[in-house]
Amino acid sequence: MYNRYIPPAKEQRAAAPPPVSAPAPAPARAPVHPIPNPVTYARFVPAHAAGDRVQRPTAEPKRIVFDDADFPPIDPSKSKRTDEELFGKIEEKKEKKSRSKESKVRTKGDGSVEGDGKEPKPKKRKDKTKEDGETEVDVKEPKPKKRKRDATEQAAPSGQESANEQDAVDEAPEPVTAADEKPKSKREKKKKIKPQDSNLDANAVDADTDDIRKRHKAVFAKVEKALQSKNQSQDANEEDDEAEPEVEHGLEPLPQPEPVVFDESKLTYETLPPWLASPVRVGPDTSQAFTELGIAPESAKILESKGFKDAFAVQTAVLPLLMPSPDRQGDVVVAAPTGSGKTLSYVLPMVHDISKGRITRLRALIVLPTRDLVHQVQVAIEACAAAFAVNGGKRVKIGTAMGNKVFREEQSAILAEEQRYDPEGYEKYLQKQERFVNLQDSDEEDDNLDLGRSQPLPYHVTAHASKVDVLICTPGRLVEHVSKTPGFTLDYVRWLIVDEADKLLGQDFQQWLNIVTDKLRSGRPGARDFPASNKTGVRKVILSATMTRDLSLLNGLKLSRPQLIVVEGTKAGEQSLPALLKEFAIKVREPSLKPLYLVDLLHSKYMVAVNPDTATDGASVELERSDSESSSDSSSDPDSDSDSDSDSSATSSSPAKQQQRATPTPTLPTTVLIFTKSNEAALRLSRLLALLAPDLAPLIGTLTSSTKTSRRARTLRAFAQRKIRVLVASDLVSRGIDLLHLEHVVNYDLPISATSYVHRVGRTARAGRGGCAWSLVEFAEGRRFWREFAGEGGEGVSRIVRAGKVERVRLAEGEEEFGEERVRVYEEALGRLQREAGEGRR
Ligand SMILES: Nc1ncnc2c1ncn2[C@@H]1O[C@H](COP(=O)(O)OP(=O)(O)OP(=O)(O)O)[C@@H](O)[C@H]1O
Repeated sequence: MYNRYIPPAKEQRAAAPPPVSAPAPAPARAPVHPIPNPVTYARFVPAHAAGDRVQRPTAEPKRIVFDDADFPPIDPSKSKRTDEELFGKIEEKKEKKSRSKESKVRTKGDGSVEGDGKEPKPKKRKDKTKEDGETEVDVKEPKPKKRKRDATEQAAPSGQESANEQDAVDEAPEPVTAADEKPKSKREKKKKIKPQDSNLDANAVDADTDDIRKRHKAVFAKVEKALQSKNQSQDANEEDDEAEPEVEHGLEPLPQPEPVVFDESKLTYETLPPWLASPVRVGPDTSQAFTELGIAPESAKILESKGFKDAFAVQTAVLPLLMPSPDRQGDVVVAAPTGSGKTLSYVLPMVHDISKGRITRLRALIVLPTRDLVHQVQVAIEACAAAFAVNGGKRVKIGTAMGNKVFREEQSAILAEEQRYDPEGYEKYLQKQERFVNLQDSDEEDDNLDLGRSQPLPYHVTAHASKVDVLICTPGRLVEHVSKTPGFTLDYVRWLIVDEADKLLGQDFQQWLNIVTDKLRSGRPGARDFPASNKTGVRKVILSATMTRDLSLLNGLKLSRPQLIVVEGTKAGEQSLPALLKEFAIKVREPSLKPLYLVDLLHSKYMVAVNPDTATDGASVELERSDSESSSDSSSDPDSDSDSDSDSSATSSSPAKQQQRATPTPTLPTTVLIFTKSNEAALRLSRLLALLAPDLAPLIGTLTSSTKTSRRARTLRAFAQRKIRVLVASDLVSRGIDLLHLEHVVNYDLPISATSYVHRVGRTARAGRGGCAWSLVEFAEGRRFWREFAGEGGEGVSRIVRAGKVERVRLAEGEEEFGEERVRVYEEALGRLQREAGEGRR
């Protein structure tokens, strides 16, 4: 095996003189330990660096190194290459001969026997090698050889000629380029030369030499030529070496991709459709006379008499969009704070439009989430209906569908049946009737089989006619009428109002929206024409104080060219509180005594009238029970809630009743709405309050979703009359309810969300009046309250927009010390509550 080739240092190569100065000795260097084609290392030369000068191979495979024994002896006579290899040996012989002659001359001089040519060859070669350091460098250095090849390639023209020339160049410097074949020549040489050394005479050798010289003269010439090329190549490579750092390393900057420019601008609502992203904004203090907004003076006068003198901000923005106009008209979405007057903003244009018609047909649907709101809106529309029933205007008829009556009653209230002579229609009716009987005997069903509510007279048909122009309803009951009430049609409806929309869209309510919007899409031609304008179709008005920006919810409404109206201060996506609302937080250090904190608040200096008109309302209230709170009433009402309980419990024999009688006239110069987390909590707290604060007991009422509707209405009426001044409620009334002159809202239990907080505290500070909101905050709730509701503890935590800040309030110094006596009374009251609950269950 051969030694691994180690290339010399660059400086050494540079220092080495060009081998062209000693062309002849090169073959003689063959005995030097031969180096087969060494492992060559790929040098990366970028294409552009190589240019048109040198086409370098970018990589060469590692050569396989063979052992001498791997090669069979080659017959020189059959191989041109062998002859050529022999050329080196012959040249060596020639040289030896000439030296021999010199030696003979020298022998003659110094008496040495060297001139016989019998001196061992290795020694002679060794001496030669030592003498010729130049050659040694040449042999060991592979790079020049490589470069010679490169230079040759460069010099070669092209095609076959070039290839031939390349062959010649490769073969010529045999000791280097044909190193792998060298061992064969060596053996042959030994074979041939040995007899020469021993047997052949000088003449025979000369004859051979001349013969071979002739044959290889051309080859020798090529060797010279190749060595010259090698010299040139080396020069060229030296130039390359100088340029090496630039060219060979290929470290010039690679083409880089364009740097990514990150968008650091803040996210906006531009992903929303333009109508949502760019709402129509209106200042909260904007006000305008109704007459300027298209309301007839006569109507405006009546409105004024009912307390509506000028239009509120939201009304000034919405009315022009909804009143009859030849301009572009589309659907309207309204986001305005609680108590800002959203109801009137749609009621006025709607009633104005319907009053222009003659025939009573179902023209408007108003969908609301609770019965209390249905009732409240009914009252508002009644007031406006009167205002537009002037100058020959139609008095708009209003109906409700909220499930507070049996279904048939509700059907009769909204739809009239009349007999019309129609023999053909009667025949069809009989066929239907027959099919109906057949269906009852089979498993078949036919939902379209509508026989009507009553049997028609012979040769007559039952026709249905709407009794109302406007139907105010809860979604579930509306769906029932659409699917089950014969003759109930939405074909003539041209107003769809969805109030408290985020609530209604967020819940399924029997898929009401899909069912209703489907029905509103079809209709008879001309049935939805607006009499006072050239428009046709359904106007949709969607409202909430906490309007959703959730497109997936809004899409269900199938709005047409909508516009969003925002009362300024209500930033997009945020919930705004009334400007005159003041908020307070009271820390509850001992949650188990929380009812005592409430009692202290109700008795505190803070429970005063907020608005001037209520301040004159007398500081004391007569100890008078409202009709709604009579015990007889509650006993007859199985669904009655505990406000009656609290009152009925004050029987003549009970100590509470005795205490109540002994208590001086209660003083509560204001009204309070207390929110609890559930119906049950409201009932319990109401009763507990009555026990802990007997002076307030006659003023306490309860409002829960389990309370019978009629009873709820009575309680609200009593509250409006200030007969009840403390109303304990669950979240039932947190939305939309307009409690006249309510001044204080107390969050006894914190609401479940910021939206719920906005609706709860929005029961006060309505319609430009002042109001206060109080929150009892337990230690464990502190973090959530201040972040989620009060908006403290970091920017963007709360989405609630408010004029001021939530203030921390201490009810009294040492408030946490309620005293043993008070705690004992409290525990007694709890015990009593438990007993009453047990009795109630039995
Ligand atoms: N132009 C007006 N002039 C005087 N009072 C008005 C006017 N418009 C509305 N109001 C009164 O303002 C109060 C609040 O109105 P409304 O109930 O419509 O508020 P809202 O915006 O619907 O509130 P919520 O979001 O809580 O339902 C009502 O008592 C209503 O009678």
